[in-house]
Amino acid sequence: MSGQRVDVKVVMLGKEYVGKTSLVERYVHDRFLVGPYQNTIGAAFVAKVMSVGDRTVTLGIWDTAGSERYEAMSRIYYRGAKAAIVCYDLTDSSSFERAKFWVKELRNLEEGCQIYLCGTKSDLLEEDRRRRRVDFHDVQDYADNIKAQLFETSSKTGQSVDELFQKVAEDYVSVAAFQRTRAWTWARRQTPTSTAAVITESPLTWPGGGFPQGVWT
Ligand SMILES: Nc1nc2c(ncn2[C@@H]2O[C@H](COP(=O)(O)OP(=O)(O)OP(=O)(O)O)[C@@H](O)[C@H]2O)c(=O)[nH]1
Repeated sequence: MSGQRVDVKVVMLGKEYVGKTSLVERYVHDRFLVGPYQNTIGAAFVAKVMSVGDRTVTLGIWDTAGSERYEAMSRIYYRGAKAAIVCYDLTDSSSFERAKFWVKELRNLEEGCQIYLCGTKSDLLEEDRRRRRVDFHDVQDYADNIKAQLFETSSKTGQSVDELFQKVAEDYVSVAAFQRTRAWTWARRQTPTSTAAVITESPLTWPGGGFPQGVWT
């Protein structure tokens, strides 16, 4: 993987113990580690190559430490991120409050970053529905408000994990295509009599507050 170009910088954010590392482990290695919980220190990086249609997309995933002790460090890792997976534990309401904190930060400081809310450990609800502490509809309303996507996942069973990361990559491809078309149209307007226009592709920026109309799938 060394020297490979990363197309999309993705940052994992959320309170400690919500399951960020487990989510990345399930997605990248298709495994769920059992054993004593080990908190992340600082951050960990992993890259994953995937396909969207006939395109290859490389996600560069930064798994940050959830402990508030490392909060300042997490800020370093979300800088320049095109996508943030903001996690909360479906069985822990305080973790959702913490998720909102990260959303606020991203909205203020990293407005080009697309947000994906991820409720984790859904298998625990399969075992006992009464364990749910974060209401799906409340989060959906919140997600609509902030123009975020919402997923509920289980790293233990794998439920919706691939779908989440696939959506991140698909959105990247959609936005890239949209921006190419926009750049092409702009270049043609500048050179109406020319038969050819030279287009310099600008670095991909995701419009603040969500995607342009029409590119959502
Ligand atoms: N049942 C269940 N347990 C999970 C799931 N995901 C994570 N866990 C457990 O929750 C605990 C915390 O998981 P981690 O992935 O280490 O959490 P984290 O958010 O990376 O934690 P920090 O590194 O401290 O920020 C571990 O004991 C995991 O086994 C899940 O989907 N289902």
